[in-house]
Amino acid sequence: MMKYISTRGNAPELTFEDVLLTGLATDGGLYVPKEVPQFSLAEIESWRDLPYTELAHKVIYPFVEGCVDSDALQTMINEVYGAFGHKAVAPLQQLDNNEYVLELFHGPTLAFKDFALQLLGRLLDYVLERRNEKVVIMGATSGDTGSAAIEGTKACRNVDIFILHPYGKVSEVQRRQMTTVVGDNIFNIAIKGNFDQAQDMVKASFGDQSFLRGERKLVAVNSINWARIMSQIVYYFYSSLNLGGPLRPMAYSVPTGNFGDIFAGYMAKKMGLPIEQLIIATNSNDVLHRLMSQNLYEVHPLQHTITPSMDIAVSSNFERLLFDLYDRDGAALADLMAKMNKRTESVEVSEDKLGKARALFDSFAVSEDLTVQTMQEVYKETGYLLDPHTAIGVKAARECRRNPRIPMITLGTAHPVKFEDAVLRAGFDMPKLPHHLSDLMTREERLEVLPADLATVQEFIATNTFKD
Ligand SMILES: Cc1ncc(COP(=O)(O)O)c(C=O)c1O
Ligand SMILES: N[C@@H](CCOP(=O)(O)O)C(=O)O
Repeated sequence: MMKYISTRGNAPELTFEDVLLTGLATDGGLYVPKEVPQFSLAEIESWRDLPYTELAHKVIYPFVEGCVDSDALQTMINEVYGAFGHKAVAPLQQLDNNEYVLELFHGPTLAFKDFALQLLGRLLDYVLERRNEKVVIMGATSGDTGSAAIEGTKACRNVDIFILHPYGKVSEVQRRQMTTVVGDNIFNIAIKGNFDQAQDMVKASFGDQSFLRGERKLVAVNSINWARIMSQIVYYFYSSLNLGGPLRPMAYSVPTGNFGDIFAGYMAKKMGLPIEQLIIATNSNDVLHRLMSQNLYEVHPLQHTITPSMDIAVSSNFERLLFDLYDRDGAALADLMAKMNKRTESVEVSEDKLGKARALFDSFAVSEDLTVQTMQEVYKETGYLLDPHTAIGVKAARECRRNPRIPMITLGTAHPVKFEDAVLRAGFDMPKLPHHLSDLMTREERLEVLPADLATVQEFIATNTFKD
């Protein structure tokens, strides 16, 4: 059975089931698999003709084995991805010779988050029914995680879900996708602050859950929850196999905020998939690009951009990569994270450790003007409208590509219909919302606006959790 350990080395080892029901480890770290499942090239190659659903089972099962029955997992996967709006689930769109976009926006909320959060909802139901437990989900969103989490768990009988988003700083479609979902167990909190403050409140609440009076546990839907990363690994395998992998390597460019999606690519490589290059593509909230290029970790004030989902200054999952760069030395990492989490001074990572990251990762930061220009450029070349986050990925791919003979795949993380400001600024008409969302703009909204104050937010959660 797979065991999970904390990146800071001072928390109990857990099974998948407990990791699913946990946010942060008790030492403040993030859980990662103790041993990474390995697949040989021959085994990966034998999966070449599998549909997405069967491939997903091959990749995910080793992470859940012993906790989730194999047939039950396949049933959940079939239900989740069978309901996506494209039969291929994650189709590739070709832009140029050896240049592709992997469309990850055919799920119900039109962003890549559906891949993991639809499955996470099913897994929670499965585990909570068996344990006869109720939990409280608390999550922070810069726009996409929130709606995908609500959509993925709205039918779960044993959860109340509280999603914090930064007031006025997500797009209208994103906000409405969260605030118009009807359900007594769904609560949207717009905090008067930014995403980092929301994420900090979520992490602080995981650290001290006494506001829930010991009666309920908190569960995470952000990518601090390993179940998120696990499901996102699958599409790296799927896209590679569709383009001749694993017999030829691939390169990926990943629009990055919390470093979850690109960490999933790094995991795919560790599991045996030949990946030659991973590109960290950021907007002007570019802490990771500055770290990679200048070896200086310095948190700057958060900027509000036309790519709101990537408006993140403190990138949670980078800790999982640092854990590997520090040879899985939890104590060393705990020291480093203590410095980084102060956020008031710059921190240097040892050149030797960063050198290991630079062998695989490149990075590029894309301004708003360049984002818009890339949307225009790609449309002119191909007639294909990119969402602005994906445009950041495409621009970074074009700037950082190491070898044009290797297919370069940019993760298409969202549908452009979610981002009116960017689409209009680039001079395009807004695409139509898909049928299931066609009345989104007239549905009734429900949300609570609160100050960015931990005690107030926790009081709101406790009151609404125990109201009956
Ligand atoms: C559309 C979109 N693109 C990119 C990202 C960045 O992904 P990650 O936070 O996993 O780096 C997000 C949010 O996380 C997103 O919603
Ligand atoms: N971009 C995300 C922010 C949260 O990131 P997560 O992947 O850790 O959930 C969003 O759109 O909410």
